[in-house]
Amino acid sequence: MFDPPSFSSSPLSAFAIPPFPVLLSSFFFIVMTIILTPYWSKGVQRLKPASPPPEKLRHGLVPSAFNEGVHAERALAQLRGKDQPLEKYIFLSRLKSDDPDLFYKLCLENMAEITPIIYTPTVGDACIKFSHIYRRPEGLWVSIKDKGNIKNVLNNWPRIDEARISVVTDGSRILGLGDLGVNGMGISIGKLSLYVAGAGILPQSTIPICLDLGTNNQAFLEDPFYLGLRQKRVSEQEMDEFMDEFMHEMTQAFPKMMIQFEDFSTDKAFRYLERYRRQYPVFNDDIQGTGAVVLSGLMNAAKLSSAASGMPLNAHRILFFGAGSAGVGVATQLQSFFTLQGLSVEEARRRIWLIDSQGLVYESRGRLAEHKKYFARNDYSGPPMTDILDIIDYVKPTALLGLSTISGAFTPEVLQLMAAINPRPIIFPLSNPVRLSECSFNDAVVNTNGTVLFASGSPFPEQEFVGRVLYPGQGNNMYIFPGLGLGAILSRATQVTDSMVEASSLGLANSLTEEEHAAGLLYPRVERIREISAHIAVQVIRAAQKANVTHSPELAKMDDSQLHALVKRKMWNPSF
Ligand SMILES: NC(=O)C1=CN([C@@H]2O[C@H](COP(=O)(O)OP(=O)(O)OC[C@H]3O[C@@H](n4cnc5c(N)ncnc54)[C@H](OP(=O)(O)O)[C@@H]3O)[C@@H](O)[C@H]2O)C=CC1
Ligand SMILES: CC(=O)C(=O)O
Ligand SMILES: [Mg+2]
Repeated sequence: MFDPPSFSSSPLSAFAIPPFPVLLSSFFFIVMTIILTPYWSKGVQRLKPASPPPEKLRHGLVPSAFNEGVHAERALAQLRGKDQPLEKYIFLSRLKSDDPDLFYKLCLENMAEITPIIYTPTVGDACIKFSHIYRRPEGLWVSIKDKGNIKNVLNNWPRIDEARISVVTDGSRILGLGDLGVNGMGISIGKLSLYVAGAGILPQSTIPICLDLGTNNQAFLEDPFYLGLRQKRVSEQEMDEFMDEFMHEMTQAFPKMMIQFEDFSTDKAFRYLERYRRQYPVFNDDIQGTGAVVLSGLMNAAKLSSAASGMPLNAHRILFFGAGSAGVGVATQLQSFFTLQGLSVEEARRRIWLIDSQGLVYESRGRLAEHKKYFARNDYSGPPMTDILDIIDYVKPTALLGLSTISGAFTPEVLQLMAAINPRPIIFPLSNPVRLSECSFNDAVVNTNGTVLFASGSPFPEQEFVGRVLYPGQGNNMYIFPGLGLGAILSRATQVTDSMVEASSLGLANSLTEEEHAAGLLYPRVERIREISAHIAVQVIRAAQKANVTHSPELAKMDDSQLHALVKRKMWNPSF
């Protein structure tokens, strides 16, 4: 060991003239102190002592010419070098676990390119193959075998105090792909990546959850790689008991948690939303998030169509092709909005027609599933009307919405008929993923002579038509849930009320810029998702305050601009 160097050991050394290097450094120190004192006193960030470099940048642990900016470009080049969307998905999934900052930086800077990989359509393929491409654990798995012991499973989550948002699926209806059992975990993961990228939710405060209650997917039950229980889905009663315990334990383990139900098959989607929505902060994305996003797109489409027809939104006639959780969820949201626009509840209900797999839904048709009864027509009692062309001819809809999972259902004849009865037909093929879309953007443009007002669930490329570029909208609940969730957790909402969902929809509708309006867009550009989410979150917080379901008195004292600034400050940003 060695002693620290000393200039002199003499007791008089303090008074001796120091050597030249010491004089020079003292002079330098005094000059720098005089120059920098005002900055220090103002606490200027860049003059604070630097924090130690992150582990990944410590000297010797990275190559000498390593540079973060170039590395981000390198990662993007690696991504683009992959041919298959699923390979890109696997690459990004790996990147997210190795280097979340870089993953989210790439997402934020390339939203339009990366969203279709981590979300629809590619996430659909990833879910189908989830048990085959599985690499490492991500998220929380709770199975029917854990019944009676769910508390202990939840308590195994490593960052229990930080948990704020969870997306929970039972895998029983993933996108339009049917029962995918525990492979549905991919959808919880994908939605939460969008929460982080789109609304700046802290990555470590998100928990993807997949409930394993069996699967009725026979091919999966026979697949040796399948990651779930080898049994058929449990009975309704057994699932209800499981869900009651799960929801109770979730709020015990994670008291600040907001829960998003995702891709439960339709009967369960309605049942569990109704069962828990007044007890816990929970919403169903397929029913409510979809309702909100479609209402928003329709409001903007109605403005554009009224330039040609002069028709207000509440005079529109909306025909739904598909009467499941999404179709009925959207119908409910539209009906509620029509009443705000001055229609009576009955008048609003009569603006809506549903088609299911048996054709037009009407009361005297026979036994109807519970969720279809409210919108069943009582003004038709003839023989079943099963042909979509006949139904369009009968209803004369101004808007045709597809939430059916039936690829290509909006044939050229359907599109041409819609164009024949409307100067600007509103056509939204909303089924996911893209291969289940009721029609493509190109078909819609060509068969309506470019007059269509279009939004689809999964993205389509823009089209050139007679020298103009036409842009498809993406009517996907991904525009809603990040901002809705952010607003709910910041306000510490005890419930997600209808008014909060509606506020998210109106917030989205009025967030288009002049440029976006001028380009004929129905939804804002996805690159602005953070801005949109902040705007939506403010509206959601205000609605939660009005509904008296918040635990955040300090937010109530802020004006809108202070609240908006706070929401933006709370957003996490990758530190790459
Ligand atoms: N864009 C977005 O943001 C969202 C899109 N979706 C998409 O919507 C689709 C439907 O979801 P969801 O409502 O939960 O699913 P469901 O399975 O509950 O609903 C499908 C509906 O389509 C009907 N249908 C099936 N086949 C036909 C047919 N040949 N002709 C007419 N109708 C038919 C069904 O009829 P029946 O009732 O008789 O079985 C049912 O009413 C999915 O593809 C999903 O990805 C969902 C949520 C959000
Ligand atoms: C987008 C979505 O939630 C769905 O297709 O189910
Ligand atoms: Mg969904």
